[in-house]
Amino acid sequence: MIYTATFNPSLDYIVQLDTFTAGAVNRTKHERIFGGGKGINVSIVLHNLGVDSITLGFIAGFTGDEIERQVKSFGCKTDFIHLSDGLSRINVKLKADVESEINGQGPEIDKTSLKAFFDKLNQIHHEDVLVLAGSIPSTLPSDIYEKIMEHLADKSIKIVVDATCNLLLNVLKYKPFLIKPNHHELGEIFNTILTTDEEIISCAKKLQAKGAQNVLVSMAGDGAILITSDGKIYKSPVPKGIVKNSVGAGDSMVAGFLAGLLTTNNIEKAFKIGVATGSASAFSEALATKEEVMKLLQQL
Ligand SMILES: Nc1ncnc2c1ncn2[C@@H]1O[C@H](COP(=O)(O)OP(=O)(O)OP(=O)(O)O)[C@@H](O)[C@H]1O
Ligand SMILES: O=P(O)(O)OC[C@@]1(O)O[C@H](CO)[C@@H](O)[C@@H]1O
Repeated sequence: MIYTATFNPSLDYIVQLDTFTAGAVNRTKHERIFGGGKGINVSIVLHNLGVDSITLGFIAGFTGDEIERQVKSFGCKTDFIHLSDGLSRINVKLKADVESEINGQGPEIDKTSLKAFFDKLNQIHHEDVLVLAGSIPSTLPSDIYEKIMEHLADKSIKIVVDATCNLLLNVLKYKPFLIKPNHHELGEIFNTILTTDEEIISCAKKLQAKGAQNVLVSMAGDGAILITSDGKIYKSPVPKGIVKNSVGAGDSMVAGFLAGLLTTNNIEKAFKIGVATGSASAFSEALATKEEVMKLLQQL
């Protein structure tokens, strides 16, 4: 079974404007609202690709109820912890001449709820996959992903981590099966801006030296690079298409990669399915469907 964990789910309020002027009243051209958060997006896309998963995490208030309703309406299995206080966040994604995002803090996670989450982790067994994805509310310590991996260290579970900075760096010693930074996040870790493939590969290898098994670096419209645990390097461009909504493209890539690995047992094919799935989400208003992925895969 694949489990995804989203510590900080969100309602993504995606608004389109012709232009955005700070300090003025702006009117939208189009708006939509999707239940999201990185792990949840991974679960929705896995479901679209015909792979079952269980969505773990914390939700709160009416926003949390709506997130859960939407996730279930896709047919995903959820096992969220309902916090008694606060509200799951609403993340604003502004699409005008440039794209801007305002991501919220999220509700406070109390000690009892955190303990309940760790209890749920005990259902994860040998050969299962756990995806830890996204930010954590600021009230939690930044070693929480590390604590989870420590808790699961004696079971051979494949753990995928899609997180930034310390949240990611802290887990490397537990040898995650896959990490998926984008090239900006990878650069941030090393206090630099990465411009060439050589620079990206060199930084990705440094994260491998710290423990990551496979490193998948996404580069938005420039495609992706995968460095595998046996030292192979794959690069892929993206298929052609028109970008409609790139929110969740990275999560879709993770879902495509995992679904691909499960169905083909071939890491190069899984990589291509990951790229096609990321692009299929970027080229659609909502998250990728299997049909969209299969069509784009033919181009790679
Ligand atoms: N503009 C684009 N054109 C084509 N494909 C894209 C585009 N943007 C993203 N993708 C696809 O999605 C993958 C992941 O994108 P990206 O690098 O933006 O991830 P990310 O930063 O983790 O995204 P997010 O946080 O929004 O989920 C890319 O490798 C590519 O396959
Ligand atoms: O604030 P985080 O947890 O880093 O990212 C949250 C988020 O931007 O990630 C998803 C896209 O990847 C969105 O559904 C969601 O709003």
